[in-house]
Amino acid sequence: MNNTALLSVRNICKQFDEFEVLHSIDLSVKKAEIHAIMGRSGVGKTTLLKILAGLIAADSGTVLYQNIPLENPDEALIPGHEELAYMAQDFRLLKNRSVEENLKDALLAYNDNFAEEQKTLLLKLMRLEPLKDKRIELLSGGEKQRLAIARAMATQPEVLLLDEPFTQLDKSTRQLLMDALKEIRAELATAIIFVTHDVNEAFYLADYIHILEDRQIMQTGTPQQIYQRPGNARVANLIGLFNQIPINEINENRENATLLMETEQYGVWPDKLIMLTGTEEMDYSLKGVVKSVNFMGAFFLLKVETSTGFIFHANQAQFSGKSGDEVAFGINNEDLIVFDS
Ligand SMILES: Nc1ncnc2c1ncn2[C@@H]1O[C@H](COP(=O)(O)OP(=O)(O)OP(=O)(O)O)[C@@H](O)[C@H]1O
Repeated sequence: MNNTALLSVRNICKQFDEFEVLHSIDLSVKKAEIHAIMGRSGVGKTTLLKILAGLIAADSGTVLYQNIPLENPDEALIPGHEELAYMAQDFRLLKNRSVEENLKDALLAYNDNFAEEQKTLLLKLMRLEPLKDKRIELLSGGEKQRLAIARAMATQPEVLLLDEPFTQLDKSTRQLLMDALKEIRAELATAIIFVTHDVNEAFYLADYIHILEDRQIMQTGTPQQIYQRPGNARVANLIGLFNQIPINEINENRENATLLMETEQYGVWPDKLIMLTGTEEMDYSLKGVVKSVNFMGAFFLLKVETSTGFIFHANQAQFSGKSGDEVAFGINNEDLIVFDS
């Protein structure tokens, strides 16, 4: 089972009115894997998640659960699939009821013993025990979010599909929820697919990230793969503060530096620019003038003007320079990111 796809879509296309939102999407998730679907607002993330959940129909293509095509939601009595739980952005909780009652409601179809066990487990996993008698109206946004996930998990789905599960949460609640989801995966081997536009959430939680851009999955990879080798500048700009550097800004210093070519584009992450203090020779180098020095907590972020634009440098040391300073940076061969033009 472990090597076969639990849930997958093949060649999915979807348009609303005359506007095509998704074009030829393939995606595949195995048991106990966590996948993030990342992309800009309005790019089609929710639409794809709903198609995966069997809640809306694609115009063409197939959704497969354990290699069996899912029933078309337009024809099914109840759209969806019992092994797939979907949590919408608006949570859908029962008003005027307590946390515990909301969980019991999600377990109505099950026998008392199973329902009781599940309720106890989920209250614990989602840190809801102290709140179990509290009415929904009195819960904070983060508490409601945890309860919504607990309700989605109530029936022990094989796949949990979460649409923006961490929006409006403060950092510590977000952390708690992300860790709770990791615990759910570890304890119950649930596969999780979540939608986000936040790279930190995707990096922290996901085994694989799918970048949705311009109607297609532009890149799929582990967080490290996507960071170290973004497929193109659009992906790089989506996941962070990326420096695109024109070829004529970069000096090749060493014999082993790969030859730069006009047919390629180059870039580097701010933390991979090494500030040169003397005459050290590195594979590549570039120069500029500091425009601003910004304290970011764990590092200083320098905005530097080059002859053709601005770049950013993340400096881990106690940077003592100031605006107007002339600076030089080195880049190691393996840190220079290369794209085809
Ligand atoms: N039922 C619908 N009818 C018409 N257009 C729709 C419908 N649902 C979504 N759209 C459009 O499809 C596009 C993709 O919407 P979707 O909600 O999937 O994007 P998203 O990436 O999840 O956005 P966000 O991050 O803002 O939630 C948008 O332009 C949206 O307006």
